[in-house]
Amino acid sequence: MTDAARGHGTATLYEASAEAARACDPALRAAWPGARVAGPAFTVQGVGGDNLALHRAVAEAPPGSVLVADLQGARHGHWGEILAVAAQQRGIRGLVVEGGVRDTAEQAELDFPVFARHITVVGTGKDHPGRFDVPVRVGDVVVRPGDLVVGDADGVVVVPAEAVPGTLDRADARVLAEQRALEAIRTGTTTLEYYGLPTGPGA
Ligand SMILES: O=C([O-])CC(=O)C(=O)O
Ligand SMILES: [Mg+2]
Repeated sequence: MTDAARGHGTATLYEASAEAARACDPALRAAWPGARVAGPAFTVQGVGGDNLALHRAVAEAPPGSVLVADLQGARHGHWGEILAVAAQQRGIRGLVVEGGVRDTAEQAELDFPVFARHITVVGTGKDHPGRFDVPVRVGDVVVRPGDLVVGDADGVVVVPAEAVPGTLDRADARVLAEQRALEAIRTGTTTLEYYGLPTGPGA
């Protein structure tokens, strides 16, 4: 399956979205270096400190989706190697969680992308089933089922489903424009010249 964001990075998508995209709190970040995810959100409303909702979500979410879970920022390791392997078996692309995760070295080895507020060893209960396919809040952003969720080294961006086609087309154009800028800069043009920026105080 092709990359749901055409390979574009979060910064490009954010800028190209014409203010439709929302940037998650920067404290919500990749749990291991190099993690990247892009796909439609499968939303999970759970209870902090309990991960039954995540175990259920892995069994319910459609292949190609990204789990987006609100666990209220709880400092528990709600997700780890076992759930990552289970998710990969079901074709789930990754996890964005308002809460904590663990087993991050193992998940890097698996190449399973995870974005979380905390990394912590503390375990969880398995009592609350949670709810799926409802709007959830992660990183101070409301995510609706089917919104495009993209995470990379710069953070997590959410593009509302209806804004995705226009955002991706403008992102393509933006990358071409930046390639032209980089060519000029590499041959000695200053960024001030290229962008026509003022050159000094009072200019
Ligand atoms: O205990 C859990 O369910 C979370 C975890 O560490 C794993 O998935 O490996
Ligand atoms: Mg574990």
